[in-house]
Amino acid sequence: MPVAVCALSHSPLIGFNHPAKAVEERVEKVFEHARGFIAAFDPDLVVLFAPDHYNGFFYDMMPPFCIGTRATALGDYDTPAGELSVAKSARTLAKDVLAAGIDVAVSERMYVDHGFAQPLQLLFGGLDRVPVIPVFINSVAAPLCPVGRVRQLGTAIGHASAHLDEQRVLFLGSGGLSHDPPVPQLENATEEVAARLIDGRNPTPEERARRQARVIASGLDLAAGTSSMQPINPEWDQQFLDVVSAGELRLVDGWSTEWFAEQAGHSSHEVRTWIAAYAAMAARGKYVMNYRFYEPVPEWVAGFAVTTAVSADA
Ligand SMILES: O=C(O)/C=C/c1cccc(O)c1O
Ligand SMILES: [Fe+2]
Repeated sequence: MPVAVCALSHSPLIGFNHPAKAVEERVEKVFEHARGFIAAFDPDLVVLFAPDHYNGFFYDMMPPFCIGTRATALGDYDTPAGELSVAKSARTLAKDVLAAGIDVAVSERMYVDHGFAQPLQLLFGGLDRVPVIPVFINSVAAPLCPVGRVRQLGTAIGHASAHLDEQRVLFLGSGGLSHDPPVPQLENATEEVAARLIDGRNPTPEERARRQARVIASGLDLAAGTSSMQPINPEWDQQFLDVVSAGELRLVDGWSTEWFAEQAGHSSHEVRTWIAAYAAMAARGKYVMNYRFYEPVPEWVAGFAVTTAVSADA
């Protein structure tokens, strides 16, 4: 039963902020390559690991992980809104992952944002083009679980995927790498912001527009060198890619959440989605990373990477 990985950064600023034309052209070619890889692999199931940014998950009930047995995208930053085509096997997967000792939450009404919607749009052309199991991994709302638990989640999902009816499973990771966009934190938040982080569902169109305008402007500031935001850290990003490429995933167990934030910004925790995707792949056997692209793109507030991997014996 063949398996494959595609892991990529997302940025809701793609299409809003424009880096140099050559950069946009390079990235479009990279997306074309990823689309070609996925089309050739022809998955009958995508297990999509992604974070949320206080659009679907809030502090009134913040699980470290959640498998959606149904899911709806909210359509932030002009990403598509609507139902994902969640595979029936999502329930079986959740049951098997729990049986393996990983305390994953389950949602029959999971709301997801650009973290899930953007890769589905860019790689498949829409939210409902392929059966998907959406797996939320908390990557912004402190306290975060130890990163080793994310690796174990990925491992459990990888093992469980071998027993599903679907034969060709693509593990898709969405997030990272180093970046520090202005996503608020509960610690030291004003009362008004804290209320939004605890239960900020259904913002008015004006509230959403204000938030998005602020983040879009932050990308332009970062590119112009006028930002107080933590810069992208290409060295850290390449080292992370080296670890994943070498299959040395157990190394992540020694990485603290503080170290991530210091080195690579608060949103670098989004590489948790990569760790889960690659750990799932590793659970199915040795893999080879057969494609690796990286470029820092400050306009998109992104250490921007796209990788794919196949089984070593494929
Ligand atoms: O949720 C937001 O408002 C912004 C999110 C963001 C910005 C830049 C890069 C990312 O990976 C993001 O998720
Ligand atoms: Fe993000």
